[in-house]
Amino acid sequence: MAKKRVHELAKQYDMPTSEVIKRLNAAGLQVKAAATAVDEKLADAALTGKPKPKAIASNGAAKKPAAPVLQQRAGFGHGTARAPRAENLAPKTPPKPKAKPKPKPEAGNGAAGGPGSRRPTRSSLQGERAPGSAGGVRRVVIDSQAARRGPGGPGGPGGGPGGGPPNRPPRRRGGRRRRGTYEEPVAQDVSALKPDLIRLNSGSTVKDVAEYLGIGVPEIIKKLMSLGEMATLTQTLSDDVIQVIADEFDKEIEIVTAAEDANADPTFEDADEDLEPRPPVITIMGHVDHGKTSLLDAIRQTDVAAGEAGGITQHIGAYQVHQDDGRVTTFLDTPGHEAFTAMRARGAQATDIAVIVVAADDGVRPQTREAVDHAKAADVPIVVAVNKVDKEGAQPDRVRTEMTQLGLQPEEWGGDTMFVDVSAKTKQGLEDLLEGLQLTAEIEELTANPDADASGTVIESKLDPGRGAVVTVLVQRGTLKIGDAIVAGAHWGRVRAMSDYTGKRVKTAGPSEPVEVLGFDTVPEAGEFAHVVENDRKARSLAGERANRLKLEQQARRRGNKRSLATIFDQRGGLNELNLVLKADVSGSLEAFEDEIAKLPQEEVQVSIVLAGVGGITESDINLAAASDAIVMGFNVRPVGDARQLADREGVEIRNYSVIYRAIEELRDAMQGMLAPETVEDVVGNIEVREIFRASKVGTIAGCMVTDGKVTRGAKVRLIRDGAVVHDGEIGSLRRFNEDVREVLAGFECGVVLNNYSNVEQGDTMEVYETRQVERKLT
Ligand SMILES: Nc1nc2c(ncn2[C@@H]2O[C@H](COP(=O)(O)OP(=O)(O)OP(=O)(O)O)[C@@H](O)[C@H]2O)c(=O)[nH]1
Repeated sequence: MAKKRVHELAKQYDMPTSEVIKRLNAAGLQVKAAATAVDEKLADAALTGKPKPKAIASNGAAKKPAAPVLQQRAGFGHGTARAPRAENLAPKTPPKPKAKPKPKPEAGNGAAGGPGSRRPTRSSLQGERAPGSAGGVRRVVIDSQAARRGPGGPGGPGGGPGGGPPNRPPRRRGGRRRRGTYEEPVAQDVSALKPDLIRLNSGSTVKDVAEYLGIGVPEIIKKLMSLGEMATLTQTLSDDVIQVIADEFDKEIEIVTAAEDANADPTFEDADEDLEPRPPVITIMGHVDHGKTSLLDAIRQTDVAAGEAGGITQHIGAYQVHQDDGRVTTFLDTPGHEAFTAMRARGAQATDIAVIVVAADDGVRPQTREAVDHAKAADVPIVVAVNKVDKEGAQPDRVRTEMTQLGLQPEEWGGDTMFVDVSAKTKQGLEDLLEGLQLTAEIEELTANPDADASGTVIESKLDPGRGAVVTVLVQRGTLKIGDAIVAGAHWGRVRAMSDYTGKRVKTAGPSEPVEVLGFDTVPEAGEFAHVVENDRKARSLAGERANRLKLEQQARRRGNKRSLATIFDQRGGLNELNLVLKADVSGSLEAFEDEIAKLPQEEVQVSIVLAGVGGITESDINLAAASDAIVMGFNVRPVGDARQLADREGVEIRNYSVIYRAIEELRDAMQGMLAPETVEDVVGNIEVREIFRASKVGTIAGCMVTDGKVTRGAKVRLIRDGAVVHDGEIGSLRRFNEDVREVLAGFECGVVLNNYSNVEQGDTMEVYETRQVERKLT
């Protein structure tokens, strides 16, 4: 009896999986998951409305419900004998996946880019015939120098802006790098869609801007002067200023940073026959305390390979689990704290499948929602692990209902999302979860070309005093080898040594393998795209070029923060500035730190990060902080060498933190302290003018009745006539029966003389008020 899985049927009949499940269930087939295998003929009848084959039609009764596929295939069904894995779980040799259709250029994506959206970045892509590759297969290499030149654009100065039209394909949602599917980069040419768009590097100089906008340098300088900015020919300009100038000259520009160029998806073209299945890369996300760490730990213990080796101590922020049928799953560790949102989001980008952990005794919580958003934004399939089902009060169905409200409907309820009940404590359901992940991976047809030059993503990096830069790279395409020349952003190296997640030395690392790499010259940022190039020279020059651009960008940013924001946008007047030198132990924390700072309201107090780096607080950090009047904030790092003494001498404040929120709280307080206090007004009384007396010495005396509150000498008053305020001033003298008094209360009469105002009339009223200064809160 030929069987087909639900997801295959969905493809075959061009129907959503949920619809297929619904129809099959309606026909009595009791389907629970996308991977459930059903009889082909029965399915055909159910999906096309043809008469049912005999098995069902004869008595109209549904067949005995099939066990859910996880149970059926892996032998987890109630009372089901565990079936031999080899024949039940997957074909021994997984079929080669069919090539996916090449996507059409996403015009909208590439061109307009609304406010805040990232326009596609590009680097020049030159087709080369890959040595030894099948005829007609093109390998695409990145040559960012050519990109900077760009067709038609003027040859930019070293590190200058790119000239011609961008030809990088639009970034796919979530930046997933699976396999190259773009054919002709030119097809994505943004200039074809927006012919007037000019691409400029962030950190461009006055000369660059003039050249690329096609406007004379004197005109640009004149314009800058009119905006209050004195600039020389070679001075770098901040993005804000470049944008203002472009607007002034009515030019449409796109400002691209070095990081964007370096991290933009590369274009690789792999022939279908070169693609091989690869392990899925999984990220576990979820609310604090819902059991992410416990689950990762529990899953780690199911690693048979590590088990044979006598258990492992995990060395890097990722590990692999080898199931006893030989299949492998890669897990990325992501910290659970909210401040690490940025890392988690990136985790999802290097990720094929996101597992969202929800505690069955707690249900959906804020970070669950956030995790779902990240996974959706990264366009990765989601598997929900309903954890802690061992606990009393566990309500797995409540979790399902709540997740449905977030748009994740369980397969067993006719939706598309796989839910697996697990307990990290008792290990219940872990095999089901691994199984489910592998099934999801099968549906995704995850493949990569293992024979290409390696490329991947930096997962974590740190500076080790003994070993130098220690960088964990998740290989996503090709095979990384000892001796390879590698570039990641502005950092390069020659792979000197590699070790796997168990700490074992390895010579190669293939697709979906996380490895710790030694040999980088400096520490790249987590999330940076790493790729192997022909040789050291190329690697060094690419990295150097990016470093140059970053330096110019930083210069421009500093200028922008210090001057242009204060002058060009001087409507902000009275702008205060808080300068910071940030140091953290790992790049992920640093980035989370920066992201949190960026979230602080900076309308009145501007936080400028003059330096953000990984590693201990050094003397040069202190010198920089002293020169820029900055505070040094360290996250999990301490002053090294004589940095502390130097800070004391220079009067530089060093603040150390181990929890990001604490640092942010203090920063908020500091910013609050820099806010000008607010003047608050309290009305303390009202008086009515009943009579007017003129006295030659003191002028007009208003004979008044205090109608409520009180009036005091020297108080502020607003004189109101016919509902309008005619004067706002002060009481000069306050008398009762010709006696000067300090205060008169409600119900009493008094004589009032206003300072510098004599035009008081009978029937006027006065509102007596006091002002006080209150500290402002950052809103
Ligand atoms: N009974 C029970 N307790 C669990 C289970 N999983 C985790 N816990 C407990 O729940 C608590 C939180 O678990 P963690 O693994 O630290 O949760 P987390 O989501 O990693 O937490 P953060 O790292 O703070 O985000 C710990 O006390 C665990 O022992 C489970 O399946 N059953």
